[in-house]
Amino acid sequence: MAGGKKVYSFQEVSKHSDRKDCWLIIAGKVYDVTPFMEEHPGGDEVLLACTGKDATADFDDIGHSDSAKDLMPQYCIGEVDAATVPDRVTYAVPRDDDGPKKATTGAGAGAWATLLQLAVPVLLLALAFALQSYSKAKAQ
Ligand code: HEM
Repeated sequence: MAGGKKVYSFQEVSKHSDRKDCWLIIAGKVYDVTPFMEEHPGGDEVLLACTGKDATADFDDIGHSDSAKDLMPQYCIGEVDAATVPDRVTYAVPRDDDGPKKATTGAGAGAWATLLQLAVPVLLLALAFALQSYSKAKAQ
């Protein structure tokens, strides 16, 4: 904890993802950019979009000037505990495992559903035919 700066977990930093409470992680440091939201030349939307992840790559990709970098220390509130940062949170890919232990039975369940969708109308047709021939036979 060099320089008496606080160390935050990734989860803690991620909670501050609001226009009125916005924290960023850039190069292992935590920045509370809330007072800077309206002044940021790139707009507040990009800053908000960088919450809940390591924003280092996004920050670097812009090619921020030296004067931009000079502004940073005043917003720095501490460091992030590297062990708590996920490998790389860039864009959240929609998860397909939306329930516990669903993935293993997923394929089988899908096949059964298709089979049932085909089998039910066929069975109903067969039943209709059977009833028709039964009533015909009865009428004769
Ligand atoms: C403490 C953090 C940040 C500070 C102090 C900061 C500061 C600045 C400053 C001073 C500029 C004007 C251009 C320059 O001097 O380089 C700028 C532009 C910009 N920033 Fe940031 N920025 C921060 C974080 C971010 C982040 C995380 C993003 C995410 C992508 C971002 C995106 C942009 C964009 C898109 C522009 C506009 C570039 C342009 O119009 O050419 N900034 N920023």
